[in-house]
Amino acid sequence: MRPGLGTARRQNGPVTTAEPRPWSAPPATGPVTATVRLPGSKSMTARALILAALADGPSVIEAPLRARDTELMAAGLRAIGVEVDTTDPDRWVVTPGPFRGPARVDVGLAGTIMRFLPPAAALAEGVVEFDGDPHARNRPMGPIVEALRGLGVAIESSPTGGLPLTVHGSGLVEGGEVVIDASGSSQFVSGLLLSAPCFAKGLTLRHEGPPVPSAPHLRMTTHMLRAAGAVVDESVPDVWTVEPGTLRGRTWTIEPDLSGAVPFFAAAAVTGGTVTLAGWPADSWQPVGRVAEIFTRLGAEVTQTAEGLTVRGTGTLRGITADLSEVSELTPVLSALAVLAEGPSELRGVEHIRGHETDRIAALAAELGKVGAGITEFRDGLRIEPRPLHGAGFETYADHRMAHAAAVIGLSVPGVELTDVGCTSKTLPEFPELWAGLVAKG
Ligand SMILES: O=C(O)C1=C[C@@H](OP(=O)(O)O)[C@@H](O)[C@H](O)C1
Ligand SMILES: C=C(OP(=O)(O)O)C(=O)O
Repeated sequence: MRPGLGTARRQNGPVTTAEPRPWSAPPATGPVTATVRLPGSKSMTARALILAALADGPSVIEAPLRARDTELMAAGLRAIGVEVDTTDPDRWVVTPGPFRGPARVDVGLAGTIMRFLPPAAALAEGVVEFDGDPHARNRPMGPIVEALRGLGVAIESSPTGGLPLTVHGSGLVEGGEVVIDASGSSQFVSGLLLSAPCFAKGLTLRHEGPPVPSAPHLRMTTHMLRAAGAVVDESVPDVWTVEPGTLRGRTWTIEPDLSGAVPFFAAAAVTGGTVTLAGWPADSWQPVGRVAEIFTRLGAEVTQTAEGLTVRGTGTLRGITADLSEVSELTPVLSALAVLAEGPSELRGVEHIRGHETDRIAALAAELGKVGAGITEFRDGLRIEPRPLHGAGFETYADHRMAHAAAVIGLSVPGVELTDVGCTSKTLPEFPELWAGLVAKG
């Protein structure tokens, strides 16, 4: 078993994270300068796995992410009858088979699994049960459960509308029209759209409510659906129509994970170093423009060359005011940068991240406060005022991106002691070793 993945274990049912792995964030002794090679995007790997499982023939997933979220997704698909061969870490082969229950799926703490797999499992013949880590049961699921019911699927959820879930598949989903409030997560929309070509009548999905966050992830969903042969119309705001049709098996080449790269870019910005993400494609389905804009506003320089995507710290780290709703998963690391910046920041528009791996707004308010930052907590974000900082114990709440945030602060603040770094296995099991190696080069 690879390092990090050993942190998942089964305790009376769902996989939970095992013994905490305390970790001292290494302080930088100079500018961090490195070229990093990172595994594939979690979001693209998850979508490729679902689309491959629903396709008319085998698919190959090149350069997938191998981490807890994607390995549990592969295991979930296997449980319902799909062959997912992960023997070659750089080339996964997915051979679809008829979906069938009975099956039990462990979603871990992955939003992508708990929102993407139930609509696919509804196409199975038989019963498919879903559960996950303790906190997974707190993550919102109501809109997707209600939508599936509206589309003719028999599904039981907990009294609060979330996990554990039981999908009673009949081998067919009627599909048709459904209205949801997807302001709590773009994954409600993505999850329904990904399986929609296989619904008898396809799907017309309308969102009604406050804005749907994470627009770039919705675009990734529709791009990948079209790349697999689906007919998708998104010309009307907040309405998506997917025609019933055949998804084609194909080769997916997964881009390096941009969200996973952000802490490494942050290391360059904080230390006045230079970090290049190797293998970055000329055209990306991830929100690289938005990330470049944010780093530029922080004071760094961002360039894209044949070598990859590069962030260079200039010695200036400015506070920023930003609506992060499009890139909300970056809030923890951007908050860490705000703590180290020269002036105050306001990071808003991310109320829904209270339903992420943990309530990230509350968690950041508590932990950034512990290292000395001045924090005002809003319903939808944080105001962060830089103040003299000091080392402290930093709780990570089983949240990989809280660990990344702590690591970034630890570059400048000696004595940042993470309660657990094992949680980084969710998306990058190699994080502690990669980070330590990078910082040692500084
Ligand atoms: O579809 C996806 O792959 C994701 C969508 C976003 O979810 P939310 O819209 O719930 O923020 C993002 O934060 C998450 O990390 C990955
Ligand atoms: C929100 C995140 O994950 P998930 O896919 O579990 O929602 C994240 O990775 O920051």
